[in-house]
Amino acid sequence: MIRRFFTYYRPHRRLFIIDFSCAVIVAALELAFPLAVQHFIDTLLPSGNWNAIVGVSIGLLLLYIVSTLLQFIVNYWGHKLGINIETDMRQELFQHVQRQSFRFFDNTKTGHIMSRITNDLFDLGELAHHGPEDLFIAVMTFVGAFWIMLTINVKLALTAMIIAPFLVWLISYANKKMNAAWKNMYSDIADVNARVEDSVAGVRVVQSFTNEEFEIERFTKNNRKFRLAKLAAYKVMSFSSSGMYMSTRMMVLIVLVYGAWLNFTGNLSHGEMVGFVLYVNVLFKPIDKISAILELYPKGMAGFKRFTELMDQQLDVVDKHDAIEVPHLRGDISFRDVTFSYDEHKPVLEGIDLDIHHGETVAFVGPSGAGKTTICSLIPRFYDVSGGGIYIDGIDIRDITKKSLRSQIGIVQQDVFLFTGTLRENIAYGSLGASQEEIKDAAKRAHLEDFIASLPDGYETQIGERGLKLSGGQKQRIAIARMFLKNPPILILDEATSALDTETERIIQEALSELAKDRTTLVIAHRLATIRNADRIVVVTEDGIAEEGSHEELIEQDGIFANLYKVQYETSLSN
Ligand SMILES: Nc1ncnc2c1ncn2[C@@H]1O[C@H](COP(=O)(O)OP(=O)(O)OP(=O)(O)O)[C@@H](O)[C@H]1O
Repeated sequence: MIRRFFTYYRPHRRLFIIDFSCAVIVAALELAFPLAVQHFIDTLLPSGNWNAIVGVSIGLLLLYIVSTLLQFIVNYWGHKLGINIETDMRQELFQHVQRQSFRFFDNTKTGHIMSRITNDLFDLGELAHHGPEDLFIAVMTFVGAFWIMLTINVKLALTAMIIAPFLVWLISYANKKMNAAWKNMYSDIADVNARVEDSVAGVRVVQSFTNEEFEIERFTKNNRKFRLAKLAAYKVMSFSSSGMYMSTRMMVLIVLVYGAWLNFTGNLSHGEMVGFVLYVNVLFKPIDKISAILELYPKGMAGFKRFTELMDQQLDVVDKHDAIEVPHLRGDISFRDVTFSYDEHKPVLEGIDLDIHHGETVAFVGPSGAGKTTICSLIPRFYDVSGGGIYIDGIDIRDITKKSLRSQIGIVQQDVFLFTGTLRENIAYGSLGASQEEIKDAAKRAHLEDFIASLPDGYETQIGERGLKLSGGQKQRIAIARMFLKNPPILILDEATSALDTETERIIQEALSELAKDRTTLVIAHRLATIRNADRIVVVTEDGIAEEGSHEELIEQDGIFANLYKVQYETSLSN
């Protein structure tokens, strides 16, 4: 894990070397100052040489200035290094999440993903900056100070170290406890995020059921759990920092008492005594640093572990190494003995054989949950088939790059997702490089022109989050305009016209009919009246494809479709 962490330093090697070298020089200077003070007291003071005192003081002043400048570099460039690494990791994680398949998003809460990309990485930057640098300097200062203390007085130095075993125990105990505590904290804040995301995204459902109190209660539970996890972490942290404080003060006390004794007995000069006490103070710094790392390391590493967990998540729909680009598909689609299941236990589709010809409009109907949407999701490889194969123009879709396959399939869903931005940007999402003229043409063909003309800002009108300011019909027409821009040979319309009033539906049907011209079109429909003109209707049931044929043929067959049609027709009459 640590080795993997260090690989993130590679692109910032230069920054690391500058920061690290400056930090080492600062630490070395820290070690030199007490020696100068000892020399001051033991040699310069008794000599009464004022010029030498002024000379040494100027020397010290210069060293302080150099040290201050170096500290600035360490602080600024060191943090820059940390921020760079944190940003790289965030970037890498976002790219990895973007490449994940639908299956990943089916199984992962949005709030958890958000948490990993934001919160979890906050402490990593600090760890990246302070971790290796502080640890190295702490060890170097500790060893250096202790070595100098040994040269001043061996007995006193060894006695001062009596508390060392306690310190070692404290460090390892706190490290273990804090690892667990921060891990819990991160997973609990991810739950809090998931809860917020759920209740904000679903606020209309919450309020329509007047379940605000229930949501608040659920949030309170998560929030309290997070509070307890954070408190537990701080409890261990407080225990360890108090323990550190106590042990370092004990060290001073031991040095003062034993040092005084050695001084009385003529084994330690005044200067050595002062120098020694100063070195004990130098020794505190690495101990303090280790205590800080002790806080930072488990925190950062808990975040890094969560980062690697997500980074190691296998991508399950990937391009083969020899996948081909297919810039112009005709749109002949064949399903050959296709089997598919979302999880291993329950197959949703079994033995599906189906041929859809270029330019044909095929409608899928059947009971809810039969697998109509699933069949259509397999064509753009949102999921890969578990058995059999799907071929477009005779090529297995697993042999085609995802990018070129998907760039030739357009999907209009009932729930149209609009991005925060302008109307123009939202239409242009269908083809990012589209010109203003092309956008206007697409809007016209999607029957959006009059609506856009009625807006004061026209194409530059801002659309609120998820397009809340637009009606369902307007959103659908934006989705259709996107498709005109994208201009794919294969089109999937997923219940695109349900939940609309008759007039809007007529306008959208017109736009869709134009869109479907010369394209292979798959329509998933519930209202059978809307698919009368389909070239073929495929009836999907839980047992697979039950019937196939034109509207008239299926009515004549008097099977499942004819029954469904009768029920819907009678219901619409009775309404
Ligand atoms: N992402 C998913 N993960 C696991 N199971 C799923 C997922 N999506 C659908 N299913 C299951 O697969 C089966 C087929 O669902 P699908 O959405 O394809 O049916 P459908 O015929 O389109 O239904 P509807 O007409 O209600 O939209 C259902 O039993 C459903 O519970």
